[in-house]
Amino acid sequence: MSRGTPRGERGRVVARSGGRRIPVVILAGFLGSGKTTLLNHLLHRSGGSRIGAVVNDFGAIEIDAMAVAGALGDSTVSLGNGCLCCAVDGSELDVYLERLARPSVGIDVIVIEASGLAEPQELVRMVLASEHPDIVYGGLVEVVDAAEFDATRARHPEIDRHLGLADLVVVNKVDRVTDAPRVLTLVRSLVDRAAVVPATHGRVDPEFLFDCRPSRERVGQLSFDDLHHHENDHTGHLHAAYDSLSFVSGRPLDPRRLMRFLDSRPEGLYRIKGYVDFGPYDVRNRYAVHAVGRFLRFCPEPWPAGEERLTQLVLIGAGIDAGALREELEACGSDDAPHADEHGMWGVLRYVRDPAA
Ligand SMILES: Nc1nc2c(ncn2[C@@H]2O[C@H](COP(=O)(O)OP(=O)(O)OP(=O)(O)O)[C@@H](O)[C@H]2O)c(=O)[nH]1
Repeated sequence: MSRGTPRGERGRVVARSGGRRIPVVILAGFLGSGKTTLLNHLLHRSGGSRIGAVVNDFGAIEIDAMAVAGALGDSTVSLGNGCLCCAVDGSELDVYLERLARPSVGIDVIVIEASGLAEPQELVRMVLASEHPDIVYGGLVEVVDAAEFDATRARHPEIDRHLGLADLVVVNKVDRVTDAPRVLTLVRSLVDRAAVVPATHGRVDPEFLFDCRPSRERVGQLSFDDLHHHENDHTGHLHAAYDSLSFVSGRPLDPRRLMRFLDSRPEGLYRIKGYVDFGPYDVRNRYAVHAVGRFLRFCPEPWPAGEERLTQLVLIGAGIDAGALREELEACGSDDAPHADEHGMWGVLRYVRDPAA
């Protein structure tokens, strides 16, 4: 999946006692591409979700939104030296993450805004190396300036490598170009299955980066209704450009078939989330699935007592053929074999950081 990150290392079991692990999303991009603008947009548009941010410079962050997103002081860590890459090692990052991940802070997602000159691969490595038990790497978002893209590539050829590592690429400032389709096609040719979304002023759907809390809070886990209802809910106008499909099936899925489906998922399918029932392959757990672009993570969690065993997925994308995707998912249903072959889950478990946890 990634040249820089071992495939199997990209997900961890999302289970701390009594709650989920907090995803850590890395927001990278060259100087002035619009990272801070995008972060501010997230802070304003994340509904009930609380965002903790690791930023380089307080100055440009809209403190009001930050205060809404989380208690200021606890939820924000400014790096004095201005570059996270200069943090001595992963343990230093752990100090910041530890502060943000304290249960009392109530953070749902941590966004690390890299300095414009940071090496994203290094940041990804640092998050993956973190020993913190309550966090999980949540993917790399690369912001590019559509208007400066050719010039940036000429000055910084390494941008091609950065794009190759990204899980989601936001092609920002499309308002400043007349040839957005050309830039988008070029960017798509440089990514490795990342979702590529055009944006103005960083206005992307926060759901592409993390699971937002529904606006109406619930006690306990999100239900499927919450997941799907939310798609059409408070971020409505952003969804106008996207198609979504919900898939519900009482027939367990075959893990090998599902992995084949996921490995060949179409470019425009930006987001997949929900739960999968693998039937006899794991009778105790359902598998929460979370995919953004090419980023994929499975998190096994015990079936709640009395819960009907269903696979429930929401797929969101642009220009996707919902009917064809539904048929493909239906074809992932397992044959009625009473026993699972013992290696069947290997493909799935590569996307679970620590299957034993
Ligand atoms: N026209 C236009 N301007 C934008 C857009 N997005 C951001 N900007 C402007 O671009 C400038 C840089 O945006 P920032 O969000 O500060 O970029 P950054 O990547 O955080 O910058 P560094 O922290 O310096 O790397 C600001 O003046 C923004 O207002 C956009 O979509 N269109």
